[in-house]
Amino acid sequence: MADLWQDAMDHAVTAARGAGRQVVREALREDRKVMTKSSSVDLVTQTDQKVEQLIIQSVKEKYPTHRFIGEESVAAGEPCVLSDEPTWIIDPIDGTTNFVHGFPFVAVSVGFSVNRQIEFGVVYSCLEDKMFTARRGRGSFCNGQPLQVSAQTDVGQSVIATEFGSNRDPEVVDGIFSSLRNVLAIPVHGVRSAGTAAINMCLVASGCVEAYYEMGMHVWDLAAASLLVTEAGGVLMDVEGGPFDLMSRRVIAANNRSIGQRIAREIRAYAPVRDDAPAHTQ
Ligand SMILES: O=P(O)(O)OC(CO)CO
Ligand SMILES: [Mg+2]
Ligand SMILES: [Mg+2]
Repeated sequence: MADLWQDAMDHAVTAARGAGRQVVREALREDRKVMTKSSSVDLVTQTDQKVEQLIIQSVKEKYPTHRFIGEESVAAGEPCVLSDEPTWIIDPIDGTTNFVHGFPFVAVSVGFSVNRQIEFGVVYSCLEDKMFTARRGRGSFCNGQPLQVSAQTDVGQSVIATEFGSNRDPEVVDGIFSSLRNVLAIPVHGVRSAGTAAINMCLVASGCVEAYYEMGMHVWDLAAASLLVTEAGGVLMDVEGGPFDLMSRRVIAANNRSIGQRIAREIRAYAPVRDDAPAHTQ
C-alpha cells in the first residue's frame, strides 16, 4: 500500500538535515547571541528562531493547509494546539544550552501528527551527523540502519537517562534530586544526561540506555522521538506509570514495561502546567 505521508517524511528529513548542517553547525563556528525566555536559564538564540522559520516556510510552500506547533512560535505567542489536522511539531534546536556552550549533542526535531497520533518522527543529531527516523508501523532507523531497544530485563543492570530542566523552583529541584537519589539507589549501573530530550529518547531507541524519564519538557521535545522509541520496540508511559499523554510534559520512555514501571515507583512526580492549558492554546 502506498504510504500516504512518505512525501512529507522525506521533506522533514531533507529540511532537518539541511538546517542542521547548514545553519546549526555553521552557527557553532560563530559567536552566539544568547537570549532568555521563561527564566535566566531558559535559553534561546537567533539560530533557534531561524531554523524554525526555515522549516515552517518550506513546509508551508508544500503543504499550505497543514498546522504547526513550533517551540519558538509558541514562545512568540502562537497557540499550542494539537488537533486532528495534520500538524508539524517542531523543536528547531533541542539542546539549546548545549548549543550555546558547544556541548556536542544538539538536535533538530520534527514530528508529524494526524488525528493526534504521531505518523513520523525525524531527529537529526547535528554534530554526530545521525539521522534518526521513524514511521508509524515501519520501524525506527539511524542513518538507515534499523534500531532496537535493549533486551535488558534487570533494572539493576540498566543505564537511565534524565535531565535537570530549567525550573529552579527549590521544590521542583528537591523533587528532581529525590527521584535521582531513588533511581541511583536501586542501584542502577548509571545515570546520564545528554542535554536533549530527543537524543535521550533516541538513545533508548538505540538500545544503549534502558529508560529515560523527565518532567517539565514540552510536546516539541517529545513528539518525534516518542515514535522512535515505540517503533524500536520500547514503551512510553506517564511518570506515575499510567498512559503517556503527549501534552502532559511528563514521560518515561523505556525498553520494556517492567523497567518503566520500576522507574515510575522511584519518581517524585509533579504536574507542570500542561502544553494544552488555556494560556498556551488561545
Ligand atoms: O533545548 P530545548 O529545546 O529548550 O529543550 C530542552 C528541554 O526543554 C532539552 O530537551
Ligand atoms: Mg527542546
Ligand atoms: Mg528547542
